[in-house]
Amino acid sequence: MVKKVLRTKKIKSLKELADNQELKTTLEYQVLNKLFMDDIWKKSNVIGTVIPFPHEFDYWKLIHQAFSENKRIALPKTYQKGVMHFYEYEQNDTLTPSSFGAMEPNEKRILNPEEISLLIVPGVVFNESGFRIGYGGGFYDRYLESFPNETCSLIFSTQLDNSWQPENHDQQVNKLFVGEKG
Ligand SMILES: Nc1nc2c(c(=O)[nH]1)N(C=O)[C@@H](CNc1ccc(C(=O)N[C@@H](CCC(=O)O)C(=O)O)cc1)CN2
Ligand SMILES: Nc1ncnc2c1ncn2[C@@H]1O[C@H](COP(=O)(O)OP(=O)(O)OP(=O)(O)O)[C@@H](O)[C@H]1O
Repeated sequence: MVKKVLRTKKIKSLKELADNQELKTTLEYQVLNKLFMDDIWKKSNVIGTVIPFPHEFDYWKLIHQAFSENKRIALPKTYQKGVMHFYEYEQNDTLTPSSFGAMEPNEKRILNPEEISLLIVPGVVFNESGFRIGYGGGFYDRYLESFPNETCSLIFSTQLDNSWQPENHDQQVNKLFVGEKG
């Protein structure tokens, strides 16, 4: 299936899952328990993530856990031409909506890629090798090209699909943590 059709189909599945908050929350804790037990979480002091849209994985749960373990949080701010930089987000900092609607941090303290120990990469569709389809901005494909540290994604099994062919510019994440109905 072509990327655009798959993206639309999987955004619809995510929105349907979000209509069942009880199930969504159960699956999120299933995923987070696996992540928090993993060495890639334990050894990472600076975690790159995003502020979620309602249909996305609730990254707030992870942000709260990170602060409770004295880890630092980096959030992206997007610019023109697919460029994105990460800035430090501290508890209670003000967030500002981008034109795309994603909440973004202030630009007080930039964190360069090498300062981010673990990047939690959002996305809509994933194949089992960790290749991903996002919202079509190409932001993470560009950022991951030269990102030197650990990467992973937190996903629901409904987002998995192996029927598409990754393109040359598509980037893989190192590890997938998948929540699935038991
Ligand atoms: N919560 C959250 N924040 C995030 C992301 C995300 O996936 N989730 N992003 C993950 O990357 C970045 C924002 N991603 C964006 C992706 C596309 C467009 C955009 O302008 N899209 C065009 C359509 C492009 C196309 O279909 O060809 C548009 O909406 O007009 C903007 C931002 C950073 N913040
Ligand atoms: N490394 C790159 N260099 C130049 N252009 C790129 C690169 N990566 C992606 N692009 C371009 O960006 C556009 C969007 O790519 P794609 O559809 O793969 O994004 P996506 O993975 O859905 O989005 P994102 O990475 O923001 O989540 C495409 O036109 C693609 O050619």
